[in-house]
Amino acid sequence: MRAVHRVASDLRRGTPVLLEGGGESLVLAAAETVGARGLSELSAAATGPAVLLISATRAAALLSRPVPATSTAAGPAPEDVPVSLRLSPSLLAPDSLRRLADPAAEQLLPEAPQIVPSLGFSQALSPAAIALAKIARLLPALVAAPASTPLLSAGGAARHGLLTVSVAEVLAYPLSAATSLVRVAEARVPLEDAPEARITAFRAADGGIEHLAILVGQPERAGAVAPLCRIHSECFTGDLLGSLRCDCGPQLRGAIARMAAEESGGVLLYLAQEGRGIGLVNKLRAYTLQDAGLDTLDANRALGYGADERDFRVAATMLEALGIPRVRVLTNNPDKLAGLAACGIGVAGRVSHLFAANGVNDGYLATKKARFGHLMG
Ligand SMILES: Nc1nc2c(ncn2[C@@H]2O[C@H](COP(=O)(O)OP(=O)(O)OP(=O)(O)O)[C@@H](O)[C@H]2O)c(=O)[nH]1
Ligand SMILES: [Zn+2]
Repeated sequence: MRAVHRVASDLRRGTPVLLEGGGESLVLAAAETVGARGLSELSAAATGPAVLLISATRAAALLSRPVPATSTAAGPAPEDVPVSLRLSPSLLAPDSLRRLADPAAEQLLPEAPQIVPSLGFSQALSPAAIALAKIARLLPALVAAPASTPLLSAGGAARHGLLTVSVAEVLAYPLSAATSLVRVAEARVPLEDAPEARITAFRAADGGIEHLAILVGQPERAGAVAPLCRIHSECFTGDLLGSLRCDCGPQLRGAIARMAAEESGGVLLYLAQEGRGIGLVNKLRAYTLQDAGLDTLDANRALGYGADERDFRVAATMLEALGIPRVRVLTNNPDKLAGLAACGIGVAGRVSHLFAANGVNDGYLATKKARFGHLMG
C-alpha cells in the first residue's frame, strides 16, 4: 500500500511515476495536474511518444464533440475499458491536457482536438494506470509513454527521481485498504438527536482519510436483536451545508434520530467516500455537467468514472471490529445490502429510508430509482 499511496501523491502534485507489470512499463503523469516540468521529466524518461490514456466514454465524447446529453445504456456502467489517443504537439501542454481531461472545462480548448486512437500503444497496463488515477481522486486521464530501458535497470527510476509501483500493487490496493482498518480513537459525543452517542474512528494502514462509526445507544449489546445500521457516504455539501441537490442531510440526521428511538440503538458508518467514491472535486465537476443537462449517472461517466465507485468492504470490516455481526440496514440502495452480505455480515432486513423531494433534488431522486434500481418503498 505504501508504494501506491506515495505514487498517488506524486500524481496529485504533477510528478511523473513509473508503472510496471508483465515485463512492460510506462511513465505516467496525471493530465489534470502535470505542468511543464512534469512533462519534460516524462519525456526524459520515455522511449516513445506520449499518448493520452483515458476512459472510453470520455474519449468518445472528445472524438465526437459535443458531449451527448444522455447515454442510452440503462443500469450500471459496463467496464469502461481505457483507450489511448495520439496527441498533436500543441495538445501536449499543461492547459490543453487539463481541458482534455475535464469535460466541464473542455469548451475552453482553443480548437477542436485533432486526436485519433493510438493503435500501436500496448494496452496491458492501461486499466491499472486508470485505477491509480482514481485512487488519487484525479480525473482518470493520464499522459503515458513507454519507459526507457536504462530506467528499468536497477535503481534507474530512482536516479530519475521517479517512484515505481507495480500493477499487482495497484490492483490489490482497495481490498488491502478496506481490510487493514484499525480503531484509533473513540469518544462520547452527545448529539442533539441522540444524547447517548459515541464516535469511533478507524484508520487504514494506507494512511488515507479515517472512516467513522457513530454508535447510538449500545448496538454492540443488542443480543439477539439485529440493531439498525446506516452506511452513509460522506457528503460535504449535503451533510454539512444543507445542499438541496441531494438527500444526504435529511438521511444523516434522520438515521441518527431513528436509532435514538430504538431500544437496541444503532450504528451509523460515516464513510470517507465523498461523491460515491469520486471525491468532492470531481463531484463538483459532475454537478456542472448536471447543470448542462446530464443526470447524476451520466455525469460520472462523462468524467471517466463509473456510476458508483464505492467499495462497501470498508463497512463490513468496521462492523466486525465493533462486534456487530447482524444488522437491519437503513437504505434504499440494494447494492449496500448485497455488499454487506457478500462480506459475511448478516443482513436481517432493510428499513426504508426515504425523504420527500425538496423541489431541487427531484430529478436526482428519480434517477436513483430509474437508473440505480433504488427501492422506493
Ligand atoms: N458523484 C456524485 N455523487 C453524489 C451526487 N449526489 C450525491 N452524491 C454522493 O452520493 C453519496 C450519497 O450516497 P448515500 O447517502 O450512501 O446514498 P445512496 O447510495 O443513494 O443509498 P441510500 O441513501 O442508502 O438509499 C454521497 O457520497 C454524496 O456525496 C452526484 O450528483 N454525483
Ligand atoms: Zn449528498
